[in-house]
Amino acid sequence: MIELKNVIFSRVDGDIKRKILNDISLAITPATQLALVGDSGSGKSTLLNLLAGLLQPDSGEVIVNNTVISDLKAQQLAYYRRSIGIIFQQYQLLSPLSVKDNITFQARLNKMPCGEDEIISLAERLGIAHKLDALPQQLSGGEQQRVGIARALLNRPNLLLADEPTGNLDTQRAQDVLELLVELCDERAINLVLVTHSTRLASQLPMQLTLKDGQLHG
Ligand SMILES: Nc1ncnc2c1ncn2[C@@H]1O[C@H](COP(=O)(O)OP(=O)(O)OP(=O)(O)O)[C@@H](O)[C@H]1O
Repeated sequence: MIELKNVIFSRVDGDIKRKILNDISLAITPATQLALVGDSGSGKSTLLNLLAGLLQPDSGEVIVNNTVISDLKAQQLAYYRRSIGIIFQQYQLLSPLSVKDNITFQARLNKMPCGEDEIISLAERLGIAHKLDALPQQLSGGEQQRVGIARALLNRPNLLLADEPTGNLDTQRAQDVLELLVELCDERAINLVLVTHSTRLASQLPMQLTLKDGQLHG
């Protein structure tokens, strides 16, 4: 369960303090998949970063699976972030490591058991099994994005935050990656919060919310 209670978040712009998120409350039930849309600058990434514990609200609470993450100290936040899945538009793969080592990186950090069978079966689902020994720079954009998805999923998160995860891909590849992401989260009962500019992609998730003028609209 993800909850935002009266969250206010401001940025200082010159002399002006501007409320990016203005008293937002929201509850997302477990395993729900939510698409967050809105104009550029409307605060989508800000909201995602609050859920990732990368930003703290001015006031209000951000609660993820009964933990008030907006109250956590830096060290606790670091552990929290390791427990969830985060996928960004930039793939953020480690270039000296093979695809396989990239995929297992976060799970190993968390001492999460991940057997060879599980790695291979996930890589096969994502169409990157033949690239496990390659380096990230030897992969296409779509393949690198799927490595990022595999890395996040192997860590068995119950929350996956995805910020424009298909933003670098062409329309067909974006569609393919999104379908796969939705399917894999569905099978694993993962809460997915996906930020996208594309209302077309957003419409493929069961729940959509739009950020406008600091408020969420259904
Ligand atoms: N580090 C920062 N310092 C100051 N202002 C910032 C910073 N990051 C973002 N902003 C401002 O906060 C507002 C919300 O930004 P945010 O990145 O959340 O929007 P977004 O909806 O994700 O935009 P986009 O769709 O263009 O990625 C914007 O007006 C942006 O200029």
